[in-house]
Amino acid sequence: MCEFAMDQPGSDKGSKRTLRGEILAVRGRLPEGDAQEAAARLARRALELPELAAARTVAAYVSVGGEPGTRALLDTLHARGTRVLLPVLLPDNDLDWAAYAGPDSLARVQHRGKIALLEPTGPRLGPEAVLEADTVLLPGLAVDERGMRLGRGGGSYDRVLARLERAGADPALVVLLYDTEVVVRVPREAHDRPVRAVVTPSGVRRFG
Ligand SMILES: Nc1nc2c(c(=O)[nH]1)N(C=O)[C@@H](CNc1ccc(C(=O)N[C@@H](CCC(=O)O)C(=O)O)cc1)CN2
Ligand SMILES: Nc1ncnc2c1ncn2[C@@H]1O[C@H](COP(=O)(O)OP(=O)(O)OP(=O)(O)O)[C@@H](O)[C@H]1O
Repeated sequence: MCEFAMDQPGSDKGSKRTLRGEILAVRGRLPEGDAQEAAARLARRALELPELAAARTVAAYVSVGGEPGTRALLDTLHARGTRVLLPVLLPDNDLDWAAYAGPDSLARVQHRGKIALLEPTGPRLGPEAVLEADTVLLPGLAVDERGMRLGRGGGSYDRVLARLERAGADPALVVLLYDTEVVVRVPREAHDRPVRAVVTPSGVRRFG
């Protein structure tokens, strides 16, 4: 815990940006071998979650760049017969969804000003499809002791969480991170909503 300086007072966009930069820089320095080992451990830990074992539909995402690897996890869920929904980024940063149908069903997509993503090529199910998820696996850069998550700053998952809340859907929200990204405080804005748990390569932590 805690090589990042994040206990600034207030909860403004500027301090989110600073923390994002620090975490992305650390991710960028992780050797490839360590990243692969972390991804394997992360998948094992995540698959121990009762929320994943019991889920019929899981909304997930395909890791890219320095993100903790999710490919092994996606393939195991898919092989088990769990329906896995993956996000498709829309021009306004909202997310559409399509079902994961194996590694050949992904395409590399370069959205303007963003890192290249791997998106599903199957039929688009619409932004409301996420309401069918029993569990939502969220990307992030950090989470704090309250379960407040720091994302990449597009607000895509803020929209997803607002949509779930409006619809009265209450899936298990689980963020996937590296151990060092579980911090004391993430700057919080009014629209931010907490997650239920974080999975890292060394285990699961649940929030009150
Ligand atoms: N693997 C993965 N898929 C995902 C997300 C994610 O965080 N990770 N998303 C999560 O929402 C959505 C896509 N949103 C994204 C938002 C920003 C950037 C990005 O590259 N941001 C730059 C900074 C851009 C800026 O400062 O304006 C960066 O992080 O370097 C990528 C994806 C849906 N799919
Ligand atoms: N429900 C919403 N609808 C539309 N825009 C929103 C919503 N919630 C947040 N936003 C906007 O999204 C932007 C990014 O928010 P924030 O910095 O909290 O992103 P994040 O949580 O780090 O990213 P993400 O949700 O993509 O992981 C902000 O400008 C915010 O106003």
